[in-house]
Amino acid sequence: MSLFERLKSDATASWNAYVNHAFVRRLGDGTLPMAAFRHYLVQDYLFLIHFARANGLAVYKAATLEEMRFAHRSLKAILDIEMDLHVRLCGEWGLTPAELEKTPEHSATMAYTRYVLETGLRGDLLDLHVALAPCVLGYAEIADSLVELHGGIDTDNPYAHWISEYSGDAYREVAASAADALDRLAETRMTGARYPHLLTVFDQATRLEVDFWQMGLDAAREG
Ligand SMILES: Cc1ncc(CO)c(N)n1
Repeated sequence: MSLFERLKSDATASWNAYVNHAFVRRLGDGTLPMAAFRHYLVQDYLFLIHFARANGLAVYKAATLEEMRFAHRSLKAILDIEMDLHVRLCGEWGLTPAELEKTPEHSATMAYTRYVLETGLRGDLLDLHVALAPCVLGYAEIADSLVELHGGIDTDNPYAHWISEYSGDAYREVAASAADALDRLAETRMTGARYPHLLTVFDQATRLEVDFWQMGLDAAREG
């Protein structure tokens, strides 16, 4: 069993709360209030800035050139590919990247991103990759299961862009190589004694993903 599969099955309650969150279900059937999605996407842009930093930290924490190249590719994928979606969609709402960057961070954004960075600063590359795993692997799984559930991408769904970005080949490749990287790191760094802490990190990061979806839904309720 891959390390990702093992962590997921030991954190089932949190994982299910994340991948089956009401935000996800309503994104999938197109009933998510646009205010919730907008709030989420702007915060997600801020999230990605710090996620890029976390991958920069992974470059620094790398012990081999292969690990360094992997972290560098992930960093580039965030800056050059994933953030483009946010810039494009936010641009349609009249928001420029400069305005996005100036938006105040919500505490859910701050909590999640700083938790990942702190975990990586305190621990080694395996701790850091376990903290990053719910993000990359979770979004790929979520988008894939939405496509499967709805038998493809409904172009009338206002969130079709989001679903197609995260279910597309480029993102699927990023996710597959993240799962691989986790297994390669585990080969040299995993011990039985480390596992309980790694599971705590994975579970905590997953619960912070749940809070991130909830932040989006709550914004629509307040607005
Ligand atoms: C909160 C969050 N988790 C995961 C991803 C996937 O990169 C994202 N963009 N945002």
